[in-house]
Amino acid sequence: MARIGVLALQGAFREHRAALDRLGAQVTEVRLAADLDGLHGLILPGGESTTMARLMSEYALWEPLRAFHARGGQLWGTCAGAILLSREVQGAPPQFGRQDSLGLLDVTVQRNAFGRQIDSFTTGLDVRGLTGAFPAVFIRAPAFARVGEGVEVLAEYDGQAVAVRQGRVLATAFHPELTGDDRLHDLFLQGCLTPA
Ligand SMILES: NC(=O)CC[C@H](N)C(=O)O
Repeated sequence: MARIGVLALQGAFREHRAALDRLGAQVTEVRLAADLDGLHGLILPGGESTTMARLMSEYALWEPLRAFHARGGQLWGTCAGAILLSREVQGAPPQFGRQDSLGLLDVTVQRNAFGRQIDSFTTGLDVRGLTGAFPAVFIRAPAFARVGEGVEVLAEYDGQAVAVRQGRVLATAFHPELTGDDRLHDLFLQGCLTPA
């Protein structure tokens, strides 16, 4: 059985937890470095990336998360979680300066690439590895504006990459945990149970 953590500092972690529960995974809410012990994979949920980054500093999680990746852990970031995984972040308000990120995914991510909260939308998306359109919920979603050589684009919307994978790191600009369609969670779980 896959043991999966959900970073539970802020944002939509309960919804991810519910999807993983439906699929029969063993789920841990991660707030401290020690919570990562023994996990196969970790989901970084959507929410507000600057707030989450601040809490990650307060809980001293930056290095433990990088170490989790280095020792073979699988990571999946959705929306704000995808921003946190990226190498470079654009679109943070100038007063905040450069936005910290984990740098585990060789992309430049553009925050709020599809407009404000009021511009939120759902669309049927073709995602590589899935059969049939996936209902993708975009809420102040980012886009992967630059995609590095080793990064595979799994889905595009309006000419922009919105789902990517690099080795053990998966990132989606949209929110699969809000749809009741658990196929992407299932794909992630399969990856967690397959040795890299
Ligand atoms: N739904 C979301 O996770 C939005 C992300 C948010 N726009 C950010 O930059 O952090």
